[in-house]
Amino acid sequence: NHWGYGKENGPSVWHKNYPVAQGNRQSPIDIIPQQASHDSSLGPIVLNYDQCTSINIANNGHSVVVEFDDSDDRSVIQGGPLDNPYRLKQFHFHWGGKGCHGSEHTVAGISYASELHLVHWNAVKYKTFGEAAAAPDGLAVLGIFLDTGDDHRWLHMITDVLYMVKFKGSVTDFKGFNPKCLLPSSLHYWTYLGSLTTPPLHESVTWIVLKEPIIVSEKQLGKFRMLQFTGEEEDQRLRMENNFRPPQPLKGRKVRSSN
Ligand SMILES: C[C@@H](NC(=O)c1ccc(Cl)c(S(N)(=O)=O)c1)c1ccccc1O
Ligand SMILES: [Zn+2]
Repeated sequence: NHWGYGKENGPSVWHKNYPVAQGNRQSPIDIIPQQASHDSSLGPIVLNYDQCTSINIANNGHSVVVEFDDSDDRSVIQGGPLDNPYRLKQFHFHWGGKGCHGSEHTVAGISYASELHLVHWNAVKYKTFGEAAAAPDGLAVLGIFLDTGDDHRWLHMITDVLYMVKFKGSVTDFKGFNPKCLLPSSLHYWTYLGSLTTPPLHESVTWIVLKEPIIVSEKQLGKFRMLQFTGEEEDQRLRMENNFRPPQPLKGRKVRSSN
């Protein structure tokens, strides 16, 4: 049976089909700020998203994903721990159930309500996203925590269309969205070498996790929870929530902190 986030197919059994789940650089992790080493050689993160071209928004049965045209270096992340620019491919979210937590990374044991992942790939060294996703320096993911409070002034652009991708396998046009509007004011970050947090769990990700969360309302988060893991034709109606992997062993890795 296909992997998921349920009792029978969830994170605790992914290792059966994906043995790398028990590898030495798995994600997410619990980030302990006091144990992160401050590295003054770590420059700032630079995001060039202004020419970015979102294409569509889809329900892939695991999360809601906004895909981008990555046929050129239109929208890239660079700087920080990265040796070259990485191209934006997609972004998606992980979230919890009613009121409970749903981030993947935790900070000194504390989890947030949700976590946004902006997935980029090393198009300088690799020809395709798939090839990069299997290479140790192939991907760079910008992780942004979502905390609850007031409405986020731009997140409604996404939550307003979620009803159109309620069921697994649904997709709808979603053009002209610039994810720069989802960034917090500070780009201070923690960085470490890790993996995809979903199968196939390749150990190919340079993680860049922003310290400052963005604030979204419980109402906006609730709209994510009306999505379904299941397809329209399936008789089982499984509400899409708690689609997060818990923190994995650090296995001696160093977490570095920008200033
Ligand atoms: C759920 C979705 N996963 C990704 O697309 C994904 C890709 C790269 C990264 Cl780096 C991450 S993550 N969470 O580490 O940022 C997630 C998925 C996985 C497998 C098959 C279909 C499918 O849709
Ligand atoms: Zn993710």
